[in-house]
Amino acid sequence: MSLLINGELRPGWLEEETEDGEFIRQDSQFRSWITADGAAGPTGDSGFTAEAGRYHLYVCLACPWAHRTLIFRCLKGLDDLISVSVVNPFMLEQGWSFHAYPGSTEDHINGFGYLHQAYTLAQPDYTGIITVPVLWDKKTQTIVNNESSEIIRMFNSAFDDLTGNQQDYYPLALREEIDRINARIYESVNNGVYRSGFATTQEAYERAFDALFASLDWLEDLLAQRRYLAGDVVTESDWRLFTTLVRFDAVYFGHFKCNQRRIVDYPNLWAYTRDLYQVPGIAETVNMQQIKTHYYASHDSINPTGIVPKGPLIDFYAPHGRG
Ligand SMILES: N[C@@H](CCC(=O)N[C@@H](CS)C(=O)NCC(=O)O)C(=O)O
Repeated sequence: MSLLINGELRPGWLEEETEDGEFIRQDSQFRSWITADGAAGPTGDSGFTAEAGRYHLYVCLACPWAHRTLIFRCLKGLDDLISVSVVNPFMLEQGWSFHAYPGSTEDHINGFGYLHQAYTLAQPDYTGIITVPVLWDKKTQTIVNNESSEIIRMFNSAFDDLTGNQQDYYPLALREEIDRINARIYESVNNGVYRSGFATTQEAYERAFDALFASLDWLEDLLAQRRYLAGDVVTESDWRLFTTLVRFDAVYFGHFKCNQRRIVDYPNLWAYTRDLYQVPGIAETVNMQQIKTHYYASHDSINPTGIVPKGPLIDFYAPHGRG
């Protein structure tokens, strides 16, 4: 594990915790937006015009946040416009690396051995953790944005004129509902599994655990009434939830001690997970081997032996019956 302090690599974790052992996620620091005309987005600088071949994504296939961006790249037909490099799933002394590993790649753009080199090229005095995903601008040699929730919003609309893909996962009429659902899911599910797994006191763990399973019960009921979270159409909220659900039984249930129930024990949530998994192109974004290896082999405070479990067997291709 490592982080950068004024551009210098240091060992250790910068993940903070409260006095009673609760895990706190750091805010992402690069917050500019790619837009159709290069105008500034809600935050950051202007000048990042949507162009074919200009931008590059650095991802880890194990990371649920990076996974969102790969899903949107696929759904919005951006594969030929935005290139990708995949880090090695082991997050060790110098953080994310491009060491060879099945399903990972070299850094095709900058030839870096480690992702921290992208951070210090973008900002030589960067202080913070080195996270994926990173959206890189080849033209100005900088990081546009390293916040997945914003990268998927850009991918949702900024390139529409170039691709002709007008599919909208954040439609105006549903934004309030999507924002409301996202807020609860982020807090108690997407980040909730980490709050459970990285808690350092019993109380903090139980608080995260209880909130997580209360939300999964709420989602189970919601999905009895609706095919998707916001109604009849797939939206951003579904994809944000999906990347946690697809990892749940293989990783969060055991490694993060989220073990009240598995996703396969919830009839609606489980069928819904399969429904999304079976959307064309999505299965190819899920690499279960890298997912398990990353978590079980990178968090030595939780799993000191680094042994990666062989199971469970999960059939994401079973018919979902939600049509
Ligand atoms: N807010 C960020 C979070 C990204 C994040 O935490 N990624 C993890 C991998 S799952 C990471 O790179 N962690 C590096 C570290 O903790 O040092 C986002 O959603 O883009």
